[in-house]
Amino acid sequence: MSDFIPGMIRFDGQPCLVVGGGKVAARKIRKLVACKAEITVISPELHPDTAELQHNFHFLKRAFKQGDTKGAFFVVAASDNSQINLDIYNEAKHHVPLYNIADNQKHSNFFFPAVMERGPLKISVSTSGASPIVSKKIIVQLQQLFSADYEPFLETIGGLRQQILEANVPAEIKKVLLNTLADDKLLNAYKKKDEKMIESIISEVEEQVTLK
Ligand SMILES: C[C@@]1(CC(=O)O)c2cc3[nH]c(cc4nc(cc5[nH]c(cc(n2)[C@H]1CCC(=O)O)[C@@](C)(CC(=O)O)[C@@H]5CCC(=O)O)C(CC(=O)O)=C4CCC(=O)O)c(CCC(=O)O)c3CC(=O)O
Ligand SMILES: NC(=O)C1=CN([C@@H]2O[C@H](COP(=O)(O)OP(=O)(O)OC[C@H]3O[C@@H](n4cnc5c(N)ncnc54)[C@H](O)[C@@H]3O)[C@@H](O)[C@H]2O)C=CC1
Repeated sequence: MSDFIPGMIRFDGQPCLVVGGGKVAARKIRKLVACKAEITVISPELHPDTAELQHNFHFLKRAFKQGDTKGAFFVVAASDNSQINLDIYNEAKHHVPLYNIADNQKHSNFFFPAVMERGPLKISVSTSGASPIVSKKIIVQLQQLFSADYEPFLETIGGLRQQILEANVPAEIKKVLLNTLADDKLLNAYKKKDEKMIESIISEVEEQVTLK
């Protein structure tokens, strides 16, 4: 039994509020910047890690006050004052869809997992709060398991998959083609940087897609 559903949330353009400008805030802001969230940071001070991201967020140089969470889609309470973080939680829980209270997981309905990315491939790891350090270590193991070749491999597949789905060919052929793309043969060609093999697999698929 678990209280969580791991998921992918689209954050682009969503109003997000981060309270606090320390090291933890910087780590969370970096992730929000990467997914193009509309970020506001409220903090009397900015740590250098947060200050270096400043051109990516609206900055209100002051302490949190009641009403600040209004209109936010996501709130991160990352001040070093547990009472302030509790006040943020007590306000956010009534009307903010998602909130992360950095010093109190029981008060959070959103956790940041540790993440490994290879372009479109995103592997996220959570220990449900048991040990963020273990999550970080598992990510390092995954980085060794999934080489950088996954990025061009998946980008190629992604483009071809759209062509296949839109093509005027029978469903059975689409199924075969989608399986061909996902096959280890293409991945291994990327791993070996075998351009000729990559080209040949791609053009084989493209030819079939254009068949009427
Ligand atoms: C529940 C969760 C909620 C959330 O923050 O989303 C949470 C909560 C808390 N973390 C605490 C401490 C630390 N967190 C880290 C590191 C990370 N924490 C992250 C996620 C999460 N942390 C979520 C669960 C993730 C999971 O289930 O595995 C990572 C994975 C992702 C990220 O932060 O983006 C990132 C590593 C990845 C990276 O660096 O990429 C380190 C180590 C370090 O800083 O190197 C320490 C110090 C060591 C220690 O305490 O173990 C404390 C105590 C605070 C206090 O002392 O008061 C709480 C509060 C509590 O447990 O109640
Ligand atoms: N969830 C996580 O991943 C982790 C959470 N933590 C917790 O996160 C919190 C922040 O940790 P750090 O960034 O290391 O602390 P920090 O001391 O570097 O930063 C705290 C920030 O909060 C700001 N602040 C203080 N009072 C405020 C107020 N009233 N309104 C707005 N901002 C205010 C300060 O100006 C400062 O910028 C702590 O409670 C810590 O226990 C710590 C490690 C990891």
